[in-house]
Amino acid sequence: MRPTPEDATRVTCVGAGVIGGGWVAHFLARGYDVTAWDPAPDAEEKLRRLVDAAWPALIRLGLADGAARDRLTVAPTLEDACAQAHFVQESAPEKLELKRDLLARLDAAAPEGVVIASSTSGYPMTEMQTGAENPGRLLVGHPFNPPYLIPLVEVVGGERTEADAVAWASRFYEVAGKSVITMDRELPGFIANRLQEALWREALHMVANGEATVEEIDDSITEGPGLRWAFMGPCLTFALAGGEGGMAHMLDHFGPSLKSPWTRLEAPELDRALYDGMVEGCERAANGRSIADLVAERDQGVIDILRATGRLPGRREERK
Ligand SMILES: NC(=O)C1=CN([C@@H]2O[C@H](COP(=O)(O)OP(=O)(O)OC[C@H]3O[C@@H](n4cnc5c(N)ncnc54)[C@H](O)[C@@H]3O)[C@@H](O)[C@H]2O)C=CC1
Ligand SMILES: C[N+](C)(C)CC(=O)CC(=O)[O-]
Repeated sequence: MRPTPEDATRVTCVGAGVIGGGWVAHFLARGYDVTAWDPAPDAEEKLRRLVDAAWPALIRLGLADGAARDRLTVAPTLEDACAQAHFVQESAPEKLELKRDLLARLDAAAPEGVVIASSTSGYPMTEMQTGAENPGRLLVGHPFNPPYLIPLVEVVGGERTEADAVAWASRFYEVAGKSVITMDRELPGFIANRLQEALWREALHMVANGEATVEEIDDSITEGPGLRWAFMGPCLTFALAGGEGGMAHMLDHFGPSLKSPWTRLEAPELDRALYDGMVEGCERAANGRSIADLVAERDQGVIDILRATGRLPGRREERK
């Protein structure tokens, strides 16, 4: 049976890569018992390495009472992983058929009524819930990397998802310390990834055409708009571009620029040259720092920003 969001204490994470592992670290830090399952032979070793790497940042953020890494169990089968779950988070590879089959298996394995969320970056749940016996409890809970530090989760159901399941998941994520946007309709890419993708496509066009380097693109955000976006979104930020006249003056003043050819939203062809250009550009930008170095740097940066802007994730609410 589905517990109340406040009473849920046992989370199952299926798929334990970058995002599944990040979810595991988040739920452990918020004081949950976590069971993970992943079919890869080296999955447990990699998962524990990810959690260990994240833990110092989570300590700096503040752990919930009772939070401990030894509350993680890695189950031998998907069925074992789901047997006692109060909530299931699926984070398997972004392949539609795989997600469909996996969600149907999770639905067959999880206790009656328990909500099952997919971390998908963009598939609508309507397209993923087709094989499940009980599609009403399947929904999207889209996180941001790393889920143990970035607060946002976008929650949205599919055509056959029950409204109660969406409400349950939104409340559950809030209790678990996340910041939730509950969408009332499906949109490929949800909200944030549609925005990110627009920027990303333009960045790829600029690299493909030799118009800007990877380093210039990254600096243009971190030394520019990215500083504002950490605490004020693009709409309010641009309202300030209108001075005392706010958004109305901004639109009067800069509205005509919308007709200028500033963006090319169709994605560029990801051919070998662009692929290699992006990989080599990122290696240059890393300037000798390993992926582990960059993860540690990113984690510290996110914590500093959350602290500086008064938005440390809330500690888990007391259970009744
Ligand atoms: N990487 C990112 O920045 C983000 C990814 N996502 C979404 O999260 C999901 C997972 O992506 P990543 O963690 O990046 O991928 P990943 O490749 O790092 O991890 C995927 C994991 O799933 C496991 N796996 C393979 N087949 C499986 C199966 N049949 N059942 C269960 N697990 C299986 C793999 O062994 C691997 O450990 C995707 O849906 C992706 O779109 C969402 C937000 C951000
Ligand atoms: C790259 N990505 C599309 C998988 C990213 C996301 O889905 C969200 C994020 O972490 O930015």
